[in-house]
Amino acid sequence: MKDLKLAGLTSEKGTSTVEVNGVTIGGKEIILMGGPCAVESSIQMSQSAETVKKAGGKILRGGVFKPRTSPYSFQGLGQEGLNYLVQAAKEQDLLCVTEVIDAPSLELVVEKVDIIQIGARNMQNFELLKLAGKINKPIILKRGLSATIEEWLLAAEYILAAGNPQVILCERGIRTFEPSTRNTLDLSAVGVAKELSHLPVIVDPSHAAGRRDLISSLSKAALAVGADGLLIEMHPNPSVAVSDGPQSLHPEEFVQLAQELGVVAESVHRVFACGGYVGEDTLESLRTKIDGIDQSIIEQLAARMRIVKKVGDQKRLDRVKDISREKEIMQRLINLATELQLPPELVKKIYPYIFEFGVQFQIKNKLAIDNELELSICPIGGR
Ligand SMILES: O=C(O)C(=O)C[C@]1(C(=O)O)C=C[C@@H](O)C=C1
Repeated sequence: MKDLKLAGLTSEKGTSTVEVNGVTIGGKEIILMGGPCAVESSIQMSQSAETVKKAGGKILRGGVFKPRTSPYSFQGLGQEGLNYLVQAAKEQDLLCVTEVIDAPSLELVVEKVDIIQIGARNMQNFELLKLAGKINKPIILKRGLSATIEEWLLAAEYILAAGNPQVILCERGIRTFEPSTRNTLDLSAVGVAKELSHLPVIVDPSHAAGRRDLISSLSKAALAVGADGLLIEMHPNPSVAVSDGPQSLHPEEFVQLAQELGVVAESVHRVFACGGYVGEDTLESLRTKIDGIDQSIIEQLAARMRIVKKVGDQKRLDRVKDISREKEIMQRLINLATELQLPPELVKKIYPYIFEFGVQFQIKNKLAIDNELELSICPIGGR
């Protein structure tokens, strides 16, 4: 697909993950996010956070700026709601996500929440996308109500092109001729987006269905088609919710669903750590966990190597190896390993290889640059 210069999937880059304060989105683990549509009160958020935690969720959601279809509908509690959201997440050691609708709301929330959401209605608000590209926080980008997959990915490209690599795509249902559900959950979009892009993809079954009775099955289907996470609306008392009550799960339904997700996750070689299911440490589930950890080790090593390359660009060829820096790193990591009850010998064995490959990489890179320079100054067959 044309113009997906940064969002497009290439064989060298492979799929990417978004790491945020200890949570990896797009890795082996399925990430559950839940909470009410709108933040209404401190107690509502505390109860929601408690349920998300109990279900094994990692991220608390709650809208404080609500782009509503009608100007007379509740528009959100703004700053006051933000405090309730952040406080409730903190109480349960969860991360939090909220939607922004314009530059002022982005500025208000950016330092307070862990993830920022750009909603379906703003998916093609290009100025907002560019602003989101300038910040250092992951962005959940929902698919627009009537957006094609190409338009959705190009919207992500705006954020990436402006400098923010941390984009998570979210399929939330599209408008079709079918009136039985609020929108039509386009589950095939998960596979298509993953075929075209390296970005993680999550699913919001709540806005798609608009009805709580379908949320459980749609969530499981989403995992089966490869979603990396779920964003589900849940309210301590949906019958009094100021918005989206009919599609919000009751707390016990949310926990019940979470208990059932582990089996589905495992069937597609993923893991979901809900209180109920992970208790069973089967060989398969333990190996799946190891696979997830191995994947992030290699991803982190690749990221380290990219930085080592940049460091090399700043050094002279005869000063690439820096023994005192290596000793300093080694000592720090030996202390850390001891603290984490990992044999320090492991660090002592592995790190010399990491340094050595880094040094060789830097030297090769410098020599290649010198060669190119020489060729451009004195082209073969030139003078
Ligand atoms: O810090 C540097 O100078 C680097 O080049 C990075 C690095 C490393 O891998 O951490 C690599 C080689 C040096 O010998 C020391 C450290």
